[in-house]
Amino acid sequence: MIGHQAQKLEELVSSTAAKKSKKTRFIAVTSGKGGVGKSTISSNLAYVLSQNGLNVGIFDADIGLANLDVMFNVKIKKNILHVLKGEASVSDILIPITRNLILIPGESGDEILKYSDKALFERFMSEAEILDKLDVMIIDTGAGIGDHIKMFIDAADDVIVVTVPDPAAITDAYATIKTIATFRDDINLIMNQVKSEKEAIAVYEKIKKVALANIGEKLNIKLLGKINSDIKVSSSVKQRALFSVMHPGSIVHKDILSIANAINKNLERDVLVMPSESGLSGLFKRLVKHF
Ligand SMILES: Nc1ncnc2c1ncn2[C@@H]1O[C@H](COP(=O)(O)OP(=O)(O)OP(=O)(O)O)[C@@H](O)[C@H]1O
Repeated sequence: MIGHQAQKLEELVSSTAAKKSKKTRFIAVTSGKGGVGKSTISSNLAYVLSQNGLNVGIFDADIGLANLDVMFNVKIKKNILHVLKGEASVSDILIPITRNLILIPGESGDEILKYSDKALFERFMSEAEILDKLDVMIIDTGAGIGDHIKMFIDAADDVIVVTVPDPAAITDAYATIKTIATFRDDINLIMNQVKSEKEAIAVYEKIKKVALANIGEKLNIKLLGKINSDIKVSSSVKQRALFSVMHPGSIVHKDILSIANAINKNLERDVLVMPSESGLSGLFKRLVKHF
């Protein structure tokens, strides 16, 4: 049974890879603790990347606690749960946010937990060709490190761990990094709600030092960027608007822009370096390992 599923997925990989000319970059955004700004960052980052001219998808994979519809102030009729139940196709549930940004809505109730992770992947991925035109797909995972989150993180091209500089959040971020390090060496960090770049670098250096000493020298933890603590962020969230739209002159918008630029640079470099392993076909290949 497992072999058959793997074979089906492999067939899907080769047919999708053959048809595809463009590579989609999958970026998983995760955190140790909840409430550190993962969804706020994912949504503003997706928006800014799309404004840079990229075709962007954002997948609300925060199973059971999906809230990106609130971030983008859109009404959702059907979501990933309907796809899992066979009541909708992936294309039925896509919500256009801007001309080149689409939301793939998640489920905020707990019914989705009845469906196995395997079913989620099979049904979703079997229709994922529709997402071929995307340059980037941001996957907003839940907090913590449950099995489905691990699968997303393992399969993604890049993983971003978001944390804030309070000790409890740092401890949880470190625990998440330790788990991720059991299956991948490259981890990006975003320090959210800091007072300054200096504070972000100081916390990052501390995490890196402990991680290298205890997890291993092979681990490559990079500071992707920081976002200042700013009331404009929380007030935008309350108004169901993106701070990058509401406050384009703010430091926090500049912070997101510089994170988007760093991602853009990675996109250009890695597409040149290893085209066969990036994008949708690469994601499929990595997912196949789990079946
Ligand atoms: N840089 C910031 N400055 C001020 N407030 C912020 C900042 N980033 C996030 N917040 C606030 O923190 C709260 C939590 O943010 P968000 O919902 O994005 O976190 P999360 O990690 O996605 O949470 P969950 O795990 O529950 O999905 C929100 O009210 C948001 O406005």
